[in-house]
Amino acid sequence: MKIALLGYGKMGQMIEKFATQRGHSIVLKIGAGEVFELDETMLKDADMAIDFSAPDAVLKHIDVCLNANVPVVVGTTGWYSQLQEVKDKVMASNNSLLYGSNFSVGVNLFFAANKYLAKLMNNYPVYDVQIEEIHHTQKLDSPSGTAITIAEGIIEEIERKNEWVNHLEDEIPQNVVKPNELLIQSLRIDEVPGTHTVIYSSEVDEITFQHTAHNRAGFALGAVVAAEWLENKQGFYSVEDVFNFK
Ligand SMILES: NC(=O)C1=CN([C@@H]2O[C@H](COP(=O)(O)OP(=O)(O)OC[C@H]3O[C@@H](n4cnc5c(N)ncnc54)[C@H](OP(=O)(O)O)[C@@H]3O)[C@@H](O)[C@H]2O)C=CC1
Ligand SMILES: O=C(O)C1=N[C@H](C(=O)O)C[C@H](O)C1
Repeated sequence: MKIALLGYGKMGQMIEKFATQRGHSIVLKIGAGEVFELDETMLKDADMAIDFSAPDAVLKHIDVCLNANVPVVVGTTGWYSQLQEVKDKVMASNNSLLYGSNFSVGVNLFFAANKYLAKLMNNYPVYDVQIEEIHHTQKLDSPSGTAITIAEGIIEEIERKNEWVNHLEDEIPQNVVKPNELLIQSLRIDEVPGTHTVIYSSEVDEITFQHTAHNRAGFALGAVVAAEWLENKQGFYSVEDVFNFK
């Protein structure tokens, strides 16, 4: 495939490495040096776009891809409040888009296991649950997209929780989180690639369930695999459709 990389930072550069190893070529890099503003003509040679840019750039990138009829894999996080609107546009344009808060195999296994554990925990109200996510200090969005997906999995299964709330580590006043709320605590530390922990605690014990990314390779390889999966498909998809752990 001829791939346009929308965003050529930490992720874009690693995706280039895996994509070329797997026989694809990179025909455009947005965010590399002076090339910053995407328009439709720039996508004329691309079979596929992969967006790992920034929350304030991604929606425009998606619009340009749809107008140019170029399928797009979206790894950028921080835009999910617009998800339904984007889905409607994709369906109306008969185009294709696949998004995911996290493309690594490990995290997608974690998502599936998280839902199973939450289903068991629904019957044990003595346990409260919270999520902690730790990322590098350059991260722009909070909570992480991955933490939002984990929270949605828990809220789907545990009747006593119906919305998530986000606080940074050092701004959680006592008793501010209501019983129906699922706390996502965000910490920003040095170069951490991404650590997500689900903590169930009762008066007598605690269960912690954790995924730690050692580096970004799993995310990058997963994004290329997702692009290969999306080729020749039409519609609106998520990374769950690629892994399909049921
Ligand atoms: N779904 C997943 O599996 C993963 C998702 N992510 C998400 O991917 C995104 C990118 O992460 P990462 O690579 O670490 O970030 P970086 O900051 O390292 O790279 C971002 C890239 O996007 C470019 N960019 C920023 N703003 C704009 C803009 N307005 N228009 C065009 N290009 C822009 C930057 O250019 P410049 O350097 O010139 O500013 C840079 O090339 C984040 O949203 C992150 O949360 C990250 C890892 C895994
Ligand atoms: O910004 C990052 O780095 C990451 N972002 C994604 C997220 O918001 O969940 C995925 C991964 O955790 C790394």
